[in-house]
Amino acid sequence: MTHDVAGWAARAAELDAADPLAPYRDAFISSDGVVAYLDGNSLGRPLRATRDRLSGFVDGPWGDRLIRAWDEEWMAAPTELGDTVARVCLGAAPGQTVVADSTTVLLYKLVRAAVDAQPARIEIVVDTDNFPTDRFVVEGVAAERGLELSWITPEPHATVTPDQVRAAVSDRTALVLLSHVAYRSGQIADLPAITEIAHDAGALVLWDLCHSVGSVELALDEHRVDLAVGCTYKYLNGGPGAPAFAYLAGRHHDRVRQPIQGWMGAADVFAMAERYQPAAGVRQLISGTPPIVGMLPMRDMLALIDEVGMSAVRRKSVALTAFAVEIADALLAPYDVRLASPRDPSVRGSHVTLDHPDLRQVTAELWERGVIPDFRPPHGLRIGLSPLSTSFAEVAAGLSVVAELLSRPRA
Ligand SMILES: Cc1ncc(COP(=O)(O)O)c(C=O)c1O
Ligand SMILES: Nc1c(O)cccc1C(=O)C[C@H](N)C(=O)O
Repeated sequence: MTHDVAGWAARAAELDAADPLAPYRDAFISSDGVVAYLDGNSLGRPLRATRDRLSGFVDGPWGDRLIRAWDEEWMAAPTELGDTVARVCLGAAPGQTVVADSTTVLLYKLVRAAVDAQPARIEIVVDTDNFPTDRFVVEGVAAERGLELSWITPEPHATVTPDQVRAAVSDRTALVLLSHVAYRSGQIADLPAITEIAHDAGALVLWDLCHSVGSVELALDEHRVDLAVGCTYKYLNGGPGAPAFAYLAGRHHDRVRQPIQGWMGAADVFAMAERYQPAAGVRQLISGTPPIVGMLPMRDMLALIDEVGMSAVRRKSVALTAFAVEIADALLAPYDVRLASPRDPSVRGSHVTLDHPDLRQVTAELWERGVIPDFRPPHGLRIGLSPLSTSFAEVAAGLSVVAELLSRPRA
């Protein structure tokens, strides 16, 4: 089979030339020997500005201001940065978002807070294809609080539907926990409809936004989302282990109590009080000393997204995933590779998953060739397309190598 590699490269060059966001790619640090970075949905590239921000932090607030910087800026950082994430990416008013801890820890705090607020309700609804940490956290909370788990099983290569949620929820349900963009298929769940269905049953909803934030537009306040979490090292380019964010709708602030009571989330931090009194508002979600250094890189990406606007980011994301699907249809379908993501761009996030039994082995070879997607069992090659840092040329180059590797006789 001949692969029209030159033809796809030429199309990609045209698309890059016409892309209004193309100049922003230079804002990111390039990596030697990387032909195509297709894993921004696991770890976003660093921005050049982050280099200066990190070294400036050592000489500035840390080295120069020392402990005084806690009063001057660091105490406020979790909620100030949370408000920025909320404004730029979440469609949420200030005062409802904090940056702290990992996604897993924030998930735990919010799941516990939500179920403890409704002691008469004895069940958490969750789906079998959710990310492991989400399933593991609710498994743990259910054991800890004597709750039941009600599992929804999505169709293969799809996410949970409103009808499935309608069938699952009842007056027993305390909480529905779902991912907005599914980590395998990249399918976008119908957040407005599902949130409303859960509310009609009197349940709260917690959305995991790890694969949405910074790539898909969100309107948490408008859709009356109760709780949400998300990581910042994917499309917010916060770096490995960057702290996550949690959103807790203002109407719930006086109703919930999170379980990890620490001094930094207390009403008066330096009162050194005998008993814990939670801080007012969303600050109550904080437990220990916030990871200030880890909050630095995401500030550069948030500034960039703020400049470009989430709707332009989403337009580029759709164009990139559509191009990947087009190339996969032309170059990879002949090898029986099937698309395991939606064809309809309106329900597709910023990654495209391709399914074939040989793709685990192919992924290892791709990495050796400088083409870097990731692989999720059983056979999913995930092509993550980070809108501001990925070029159409990278998509064409990367998928051309996949086609070349699949075309070789396999042992
Ligand atoms: C949907 C989802 N939830 C949670 C996580 C991760 O949680 P943590 O940031 O605690 O590692 C990921 C990715 O790692 C994810 O894709
Ligand atoms: N968080 C990750 C990590 O610490 C190491 C490697 C990968 C990751 C990821 O982000 C995985 C990703 N959330 C996924 O969707 O599979």
